[in-house]
Amino acid sequence: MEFRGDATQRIAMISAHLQPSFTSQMEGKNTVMGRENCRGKGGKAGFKVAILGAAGGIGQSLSLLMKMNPLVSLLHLYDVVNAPGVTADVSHMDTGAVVRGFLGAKQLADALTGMDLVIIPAGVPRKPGMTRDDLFKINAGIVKTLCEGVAKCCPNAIVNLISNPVNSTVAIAAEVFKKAGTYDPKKLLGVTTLDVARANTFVAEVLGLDPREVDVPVVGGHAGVTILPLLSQVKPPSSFTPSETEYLTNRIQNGGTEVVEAKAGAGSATLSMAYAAAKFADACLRGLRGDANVVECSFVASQVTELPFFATKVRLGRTGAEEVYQLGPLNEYERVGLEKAKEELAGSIQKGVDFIRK
Ligand SMILES: NC(=O)c1ccc[n+]([C@@H]2O[C@H](COP(=O)([O-])OP(=O)(O)OC[C@H]3O[C@@H](n4cnc5c(N)ncnc54)[C@H](O)[C@@H]3O)[C@@H](O)[C@H]2O)c1
Ligand SMILES: O=C(O)C[C@H](O)C(=O)O
Repeated sequence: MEFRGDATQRIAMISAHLQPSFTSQMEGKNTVMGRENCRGKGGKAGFKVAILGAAGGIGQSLSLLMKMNPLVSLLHLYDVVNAPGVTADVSHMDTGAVVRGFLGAKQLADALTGMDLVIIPAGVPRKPGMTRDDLFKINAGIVKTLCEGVAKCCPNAIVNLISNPVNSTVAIAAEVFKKAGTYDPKKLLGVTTLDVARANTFVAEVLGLDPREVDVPVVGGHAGVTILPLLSQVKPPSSFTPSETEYLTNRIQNGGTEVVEAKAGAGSATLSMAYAAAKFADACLRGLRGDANVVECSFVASQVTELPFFATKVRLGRTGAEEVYQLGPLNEYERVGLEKAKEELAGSIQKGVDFIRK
């Protein structure tokens, strides 16, 4: 986006992009957010990204990280509380993205219109003793409402769904988009990147390697035994004793609970999740740009198993998840784990489907 013409034109163009309440506050004062003679920002080409739940534990850090991403030209921060504060704060970072804030249901449409990528961490987190499924009764409705907004205002956007329980909320989103007639399975991506980050970290610890040099495929879903690390496919090629395999699989499957218990009621993973979500969002944007060989794990519509959704490696391109990779060779431990994962996933997916269809 280029701001051209004389200063008045440029200010008018910037004003048109400010959140209505900001503009209304400035109406008649011929200033933009209290500044006079504000020269048009030399906007450059880039992608438009919205974060829904931007004032939350994940959302605030994710907003900061996305503001730093040079592929982002416009960043919309939406929440039902505190959006103006987070927006004002992040907007002072001297990086390229223009930041706008949107507060409450009345401004959801403005937050979403024109977006290329919508990242959704909106919803409540776990407390100790809870499962991710315990969040369903609150988060299902939140995800439904936000996805209805996506279907109406930016039906072609890629959606990165973080809100738990991901094993059900992705199915909810798919049903909402199907009802709206906008469903594109390549563009609905459940974010399981934190499981991969944990797997790389824990495996690197055992092998004595730099986690940046380790790549562990994690398939299935995002809860307990549905999280299945494929240690037999680790890069660099490595072998593990049975006890190492058991330790690593359990630790990766319970990584979320490890943080929930350590935070002792103050929530769940936020900082590592923001890191993982920003990494996955960057991959989506590089795919949209047309970069080759952009491959990440994600919980997507899939024919890899008999289930309608499953996490595997996917290749991200201009139209979203353009290729869903197969599981590859599994050892006996992983084959047993796969059956356990599918058994639990089937019920979680159906719970999400039923929430919309019934
Ligand atoms: N996929 C993953 O790997 C992963 C990792 C960590 C957390 N999570 C999930 O992410 C979600 C958010 O976690 P958190 O720690 O950031 O929680 P949080 O409570 O700190 O933040 C949630 C934010 O969502 C906002 N919100 C609530 N209802 C909303 C609505 N209708 N529209 C827009 N925003 C709304 C809240 O105001 C809040 O700012 C939880 O469901 C958590 O379980 C997923
Ligand atoms: O564990 C949680 O509740 C949050 C998230 O799903 C995680 O894996 O950290």
